[in-house]
Amino acid sequence: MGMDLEKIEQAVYMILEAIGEDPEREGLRDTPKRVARMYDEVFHGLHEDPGQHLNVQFSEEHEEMVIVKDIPVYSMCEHHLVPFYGKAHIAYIPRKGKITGLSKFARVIEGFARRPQLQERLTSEVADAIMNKLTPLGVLVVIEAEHMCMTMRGVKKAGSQTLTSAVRGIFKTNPITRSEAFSLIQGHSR
Ligand SMILES: Nc1nc2c(ncn2[C@@H]2O[C@H](COP(=O)(O)OP(=O)(O)OP(=O)(O)O)[C@@H](O)[C@H]2O)c(=O)[nH]1
Ligand SMILES: [Zn+2]
Repeated sequence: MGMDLEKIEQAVYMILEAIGEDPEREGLRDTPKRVARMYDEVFHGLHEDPGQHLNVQFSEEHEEMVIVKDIPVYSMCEHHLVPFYGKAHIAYIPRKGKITGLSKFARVIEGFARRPQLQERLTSEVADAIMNKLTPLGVLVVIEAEHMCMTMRGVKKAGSQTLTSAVRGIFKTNPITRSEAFSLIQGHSR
């Protein structure tokens, strides 16, 4: 099952009409097509299994914390279909040296971010995919993001940041390990 680009085009055409625009004027003539292509891109994650990127695994004797931080995230708020965007940070402790390529974490995030999303769900889905595929001792995912539905409309609180975290395994049971990860993530961000 793929994306119905023609249906998106028709819908965008109707929205333009409904807001009182003329969809046939020169500047708007290709807009329904452009928006359809854009949705195909930004919602592409609906048609993939992001966890599959973690099937690439290799072995390295390392049972210490690995942190990949400041990964750019762009997603679409499912309430208003406007972007929220920011940074993700991932910490994990491999079990028996089962590790993956560092870029794969960014690919997993992208797969879950390219959907109509909630920041909380995005954070949990990334953590759960890493737990399921790599079975690490633990994983911690932090996402900090600005929601355009809160800045350009509604309450209009520009610059407000939402922080979410998902904590699994040893990061849940061991407060020292958890605070070590949090301080490493916060220490150098921004
Ligand atoms: N928990 C959570 N809420 C979100 C997220 N993205 C947007 N929201 C919020 O979803 C809520 C939707 O509230 P509604 O009252 O149904 O919609 P609304 O009338 O447009 O709300 P306002 O934004 O307050 O004008 C808003 O408070 C948004 O700020 C998210 O990722 N997580
Ligand atoms: Zn919203």
